[in-house]
Amino acid sequence: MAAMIMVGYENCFMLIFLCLFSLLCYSLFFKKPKNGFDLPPSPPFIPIIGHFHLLLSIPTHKSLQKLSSKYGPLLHLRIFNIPVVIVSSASIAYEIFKTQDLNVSSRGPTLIDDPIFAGSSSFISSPYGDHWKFMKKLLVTKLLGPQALVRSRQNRAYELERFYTSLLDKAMKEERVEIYKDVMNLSTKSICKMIMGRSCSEENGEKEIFKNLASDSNSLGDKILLGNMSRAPFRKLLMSLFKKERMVVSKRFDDLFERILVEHEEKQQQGTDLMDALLAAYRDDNAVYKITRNHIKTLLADLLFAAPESSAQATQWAMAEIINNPKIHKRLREEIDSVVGKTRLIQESDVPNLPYLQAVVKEVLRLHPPATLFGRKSEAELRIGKFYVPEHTSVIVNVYAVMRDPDSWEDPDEFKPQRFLASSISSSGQEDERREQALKYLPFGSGRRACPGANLAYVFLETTVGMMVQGFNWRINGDKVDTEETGLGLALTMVHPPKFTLVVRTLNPLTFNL
Ligand code: HEM
Repeated sequence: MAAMIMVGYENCFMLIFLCLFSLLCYSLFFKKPKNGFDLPPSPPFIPIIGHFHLLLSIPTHKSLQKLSSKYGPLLHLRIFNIPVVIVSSASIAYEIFKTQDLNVSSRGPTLIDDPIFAGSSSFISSPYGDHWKFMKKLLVTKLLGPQALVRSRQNRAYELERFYTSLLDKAMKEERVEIYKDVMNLSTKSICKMIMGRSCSEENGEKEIFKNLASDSNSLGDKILLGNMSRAPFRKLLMSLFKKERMVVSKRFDDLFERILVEHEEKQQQGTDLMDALLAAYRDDNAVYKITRNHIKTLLADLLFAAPESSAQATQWAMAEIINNPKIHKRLREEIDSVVGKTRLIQESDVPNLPYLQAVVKEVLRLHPPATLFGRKSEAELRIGKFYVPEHTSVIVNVYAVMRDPDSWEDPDEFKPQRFLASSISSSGQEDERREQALKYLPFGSGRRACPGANLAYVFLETTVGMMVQGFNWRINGDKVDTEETGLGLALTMVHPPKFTLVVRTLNPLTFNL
């Protein structure tokens, strides 16, 4: 027992010594003012791991929000050896994206970059440069720009109708509905069809392959994140421990996408979808920018694994808020009934005439942003107010905190769609004022690297939520949906995803628009 106490004291002295030593190093090396500018404030840290422990407190976005309310909206942290700056207010986000967007237009090596696993050729993590510009142009013209979205409307309408039919079926059989799972399936099928003209989910057992790969790569992503955040010798060790797993998951990705590519190549007839354009660019020896097969595969992985997840989470949050707020539910349903009627299913061309539905979706993304944090890298030193951020620092925007910033939003924690109705938004004001207003709403990020899928996400959410409200009454056990949040890292998820039973609203099924 005495020996144990002795060891305890020794450890204690050692810890105190390390803390004081680290504090000294910190004030000597990191806290030095530069040309009158200081580094942003930093909370106390632990030797070696720095502020890593602060990120482990779940949900991450909330613990960072709490820190920023104590230390300020611009924080400087050190995660092991990686310097990170956290932005938590609308005014700081405005300062960065208004004048310094180009300097934060790369993500740099993201924390889950791994040459074996995702490869360094992923579009999302590629630096701002020729590769990114070439792929972005293809993405906009072939998949996500306004004209491309009009061309692919029929595909989405077809999948929405099939989804409606499957919900009808579940209602008849009194089967429970888990919105997240069902909508994940719907959005994967829709995006697949838009990219390559067919649904990935149903053919060749791909539905299961996609599901398993998504969950395996999520858990591997966490391990790679841990490895990349560690100091050099530990990083090497951790990465070699996961090497086999990284190679196995990477091979499964490669096999899946190679099969999809070969199948598309064998189709013979040249189409106009994104996949055709990517394969044509790959085969073109005189292309302005030469892409590899691996570039195509990692882009497919970016689109097929990240996008459906965000849309499914957002739909689940939307239905939870609608069910928990009967007055909002009633107003939404009245709007849909009066514009669309009770006989045919809602379609994308109805959305411009449904301002309240649009406001509900916007408010869901404000209060429950599916991506709570997004990351960039400073390519040059940034000056923000009286602070400076050194070159090559990770800049993480806490979207969740920015969109609940009480200095920018009235009643920030309340679900109030009416704040997004035209009557509540001031249309007067200078250009600067309007940009400042836009930069407090960041569910899709901002600037050059903002989400190119925002328009698709809006129509997808508006029609899916619209159909669910138009077609069914949603019942749960208990009075309210439990909206307790969780999330490690980027994603905002529910601790208790609700299970609903459905009652069909109309006597006859709604007719289709095709
Ligand atoms: C509710 C749904 C969605 C949300 C909340 C969301 C959110 C985001 C956010 C916050 C970013 C980072 C932006 C930044 O750094 O400024 C992003 C990037 C991206 N998103 Fe989305 N997204 C959604 C749906 C989609 C869809 C449907 C697609 C495409 C099918 C898509 C494709 C992408 C791509 C390719 C990037 C990387 C852009 C780049 O690095 O240049 N997202 N998204």
